[in-house]
Amino acid sequence: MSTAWQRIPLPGADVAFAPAWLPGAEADTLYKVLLDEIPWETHQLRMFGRWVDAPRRNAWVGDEGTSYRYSGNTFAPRPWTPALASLRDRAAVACGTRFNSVLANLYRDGADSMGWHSDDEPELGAEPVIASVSLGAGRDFRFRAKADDGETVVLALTHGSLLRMGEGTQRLYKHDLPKRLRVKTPRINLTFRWIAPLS
Ligand SMILES: O=C(O)CCC(=O)C(=O)O
Ligand SMILES: [Fe+2]
Repeated sequence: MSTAWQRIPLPGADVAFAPAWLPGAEADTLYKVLLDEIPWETHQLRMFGRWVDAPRRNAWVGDEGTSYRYSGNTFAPRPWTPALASLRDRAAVACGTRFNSVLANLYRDGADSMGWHSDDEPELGAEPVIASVSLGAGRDFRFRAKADDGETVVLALTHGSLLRMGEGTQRLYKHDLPKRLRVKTPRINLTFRWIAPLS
């Protein structure tokens, strides 16, 4: 495991990338285990007043009480699997924080995607630290400032990599995962989060 961080130059945001975070053989095994072990489902999104299938598969996993509201839905958490719990703890150490939930994303091929958004729901708190682990096919991930139509920063998220999105990232920037039709194989992404229990 190599947490050699590269800083991503985004003014006002603390973003760092560790491309070879997981050793290759371990990343290969985790990819297979998680593909099999995570209870993948198709979530529905509210789009222009209609419910549509999200262009990917998902699972919301977390501690009890970490319900997550997202795009017109409320998800109750699925329980931690052994592989996810172990990865959560290692990502927390690497990122210097704690996590109690993870949104797992499965992009079946390059036609699956995620649109522009910030992870800025109230239950994530004002300045969340989010850890994003990538397994499988490499995909481009993009940042764009919310304030203006400034340049888009593209980051290639590789097999076994860890992206740490810290202070300022969600407040100042949006991100997306665009379609890449030349990609023919799946990618798993895990975004570990801390959800404040709402009282
Ligand atoms: O798949 C990715 O790398 C991005 C996922 C993401 O932005 C999210 O789950 O909020
Ligand atoms: Fe996100």
